[in-house]
Amino acid sequence: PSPKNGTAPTPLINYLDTQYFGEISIGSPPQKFNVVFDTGSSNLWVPSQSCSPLYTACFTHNRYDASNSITHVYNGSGFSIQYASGNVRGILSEDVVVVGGIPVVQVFAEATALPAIPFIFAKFDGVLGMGYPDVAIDGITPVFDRIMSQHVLKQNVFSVYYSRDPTHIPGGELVLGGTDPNYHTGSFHYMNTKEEGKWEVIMKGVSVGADMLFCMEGCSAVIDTGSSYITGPASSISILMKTIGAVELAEGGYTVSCNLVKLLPTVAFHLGGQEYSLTEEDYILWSEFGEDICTVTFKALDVPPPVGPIWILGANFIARYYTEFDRGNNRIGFAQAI
Ligand SMILES: CCc1nc(N)nc(N)c1-c1ccc2c(c1)N(CCCOC)[C@H](c1ccccc1)CC2
Repeated sequence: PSPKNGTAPTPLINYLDTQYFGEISIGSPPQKFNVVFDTGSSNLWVPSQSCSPLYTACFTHNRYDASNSITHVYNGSGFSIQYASGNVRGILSEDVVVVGGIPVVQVFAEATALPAIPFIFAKFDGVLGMGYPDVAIDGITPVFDRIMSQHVLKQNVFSVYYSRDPTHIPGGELVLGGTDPNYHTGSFHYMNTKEEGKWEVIMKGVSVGADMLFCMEGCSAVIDTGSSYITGPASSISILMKTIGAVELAEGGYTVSCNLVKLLPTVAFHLGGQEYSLTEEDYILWSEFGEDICTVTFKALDVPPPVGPIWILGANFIARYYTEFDRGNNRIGFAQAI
C-alpha cells in the first residue's frame, strides 16, 4: 500500500524526555516491536527468541521468533554493533519489515547478546538505524534506502519531532517522505552534511551566554536521534559545567540545584549560519522524583580521532529544533519545534 500523499507518519512514545521510540512490525503474521529511529546508526536489530533468558534485557523485551514467521529467510551471519552507551551482538535474518505502513524485505539482526547495562534501562525493544548505508555494519542496505528505492515517497527525506513534555500525546513523530507542519513553525534553515555518509555537519562554535567558548576553529557535530543528550569533548564539557555551576555525578552525569535553574545561561550552537540556542529550560531535566536534583542534559564523551573530536546533538536538541534529514540533497534542515 503506497503511503497517502507520499508521506508516512509514525507516532513516537516519549519516555521521560530521554527515550523516544515507535512501533514497527517484522514477519508474517506481524510481530510488533518498539524501536528507536536512530540517525546515529544504520542497522536494524531486535531481540531474538533465541537470546538466552540469562540475558535479562532479552527476557524483558519483545523477541523476534523466526519459526513463527512464514516470510522469514535464514541468513545466520554474525553481527555486532557498538553504541556510545553499549554494544549488541546477534545473527542476521531476513524478513518483511513494515515501517509507517510501508513493507520492505529487510536484512536485520536478531540480538542474542544484550548486555543488562544499559539495555535493562531501554523502554524500547530494538533500534532501526536511519543513518547512511556507508556506515552500515556488514554492508547491509538500511531500511530507509529500501523504502526510497520503492519510489513511494514524495521526497527522499524524513523528519523527526520529539516532544519536550512527557504528558504530550504523541510523544513525537517520524515522518517518512516529508515534514509535519503541525510540529514546526517558521522556515527551515539548511546545512549540508560534512561528507557523504553521515548525518554530521560542520559546527562553527559553541557559545555560553554572550561568549563563544568552544569550537571556535570549527568542529564536527552529529545530529543523533538515538542519543538522549548533547555530548561534547570532556575538556569543553567540564568548562561548560563549571561555568553553569553543575556538579558531576559518579557515572559522568551532571546536576544542578533546581532553584538555580532560572539563573543558568543560554547555550548556543552555531550551525550553517544560524545560532541554535538552548535555554536552561531546554537543557535541564526536572527530577522525576520531585526532589531538588535537576539533571543537566550535557555529557562528556571523547570520540577518538579521526572520527572525533565531535559534538553529538541528541534528543534534547531535536526536541527544540524540528529536524528534516534530507537524503536527496545530503543536507539537514532545522525549524523551531512547536
Ligand atoms: C538507540 C541506540 C543508540 N544510538 C545512538 N546513536 N547512540 C546511543 N547511545 C544509543 C543507545 C544505546 C543504548 C541505550 C540508549 C541509546 N538509550 C537512550 C535512548 C535514546 O532514545 C532517543 C537508553 C539509555 C538509558 C540510560 C542510560 C543510557 C542510555 C537505553 C540504552
